[in-house]
Amino acid sequence: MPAAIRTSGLTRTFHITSPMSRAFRLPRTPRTVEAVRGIDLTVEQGEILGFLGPNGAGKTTTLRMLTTLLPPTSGTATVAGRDLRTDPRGVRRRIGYVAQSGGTDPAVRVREELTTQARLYRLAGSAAGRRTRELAADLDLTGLLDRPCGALSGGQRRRLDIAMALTHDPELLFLDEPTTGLDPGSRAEVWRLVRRLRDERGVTVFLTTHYLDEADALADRLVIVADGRIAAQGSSAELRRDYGGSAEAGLQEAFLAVTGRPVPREEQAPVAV
Ligand SMILES: Nc1ncnc2c1ncn2[C@@H]1O[C@H](COP(=O)(O)OP(=O)(O)OP(=O)(O)O)[C@@H](O)[C@H]1O
Repeated sequence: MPAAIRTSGLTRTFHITSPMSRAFRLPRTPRTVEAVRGIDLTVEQGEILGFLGPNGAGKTTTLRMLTTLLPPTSGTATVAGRDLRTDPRGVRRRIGYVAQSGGTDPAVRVREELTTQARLYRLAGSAAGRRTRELAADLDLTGLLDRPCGALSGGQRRRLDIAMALTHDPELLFLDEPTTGLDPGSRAEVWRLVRRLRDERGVTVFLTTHYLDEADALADRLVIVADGRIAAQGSSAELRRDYGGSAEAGLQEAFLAVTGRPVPREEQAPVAV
């Protein structure tokens, strides 16, 4: 079975020219930021992969490259069986992406958002309506179809974001910090949904998160990035054993040992499972 994602030497460098140098007509010496420095990564089909790291480690930049939103500076990647550089449209057809900020308009009704999304994927008339009803039933949104998106709770809105990303039945789903800002009950609801998508539909899930408890509970395998490189990878138990000092150690200890940086306390929200 081919891997869902395979990257080799994936790299992204940004060159930044200070606006001050422009304003004062100073010589332009662009600063170089090596956001991602040669990532070799394999994600198996049907796997839930947790992509972790401190602020600025390169998580979002990697995710944006893998979803075709940002071209790599160098390196290669195959995503959902398609080459990222030569067939980005093929990649986009096979993946779903839920951005951290979501993508719904507060003034628009849930039904309209889902139907518009279906039309974007070239489903016409009754087929778009049918897909809307299917997704709503599947993601427990049927009772909310006539509500404006702005009237949904945080957890309901996240469910709608995920429903929209599933419109074209993707085999691979990218979630950027899917539970940031949600209360414990809504976080648990999103976790159950992600598990169900994998268990019942075989969807591969690539998720970035700041929450170690989320990574621990949800992901089959964790990849910790630091300074644009993969610093460690394995199951939660393996990381705790190999870096945390013992199998009883918390993921916090392992994360600290790998990255040299603790996860800020406010980012470790409790959750009811
Ligand atoms: N468009 C850009 N232009 C310049 N530098 C950028 C750009 N995007 C990201 N960077 C820099 O690249 C590095 C990695 O950023 P990235 O957003 O990928 O990190 P992250 O791990 O997602 O961080 P966070 O957890 O804070 O979201 C950072 O130093 C960031 O400032």
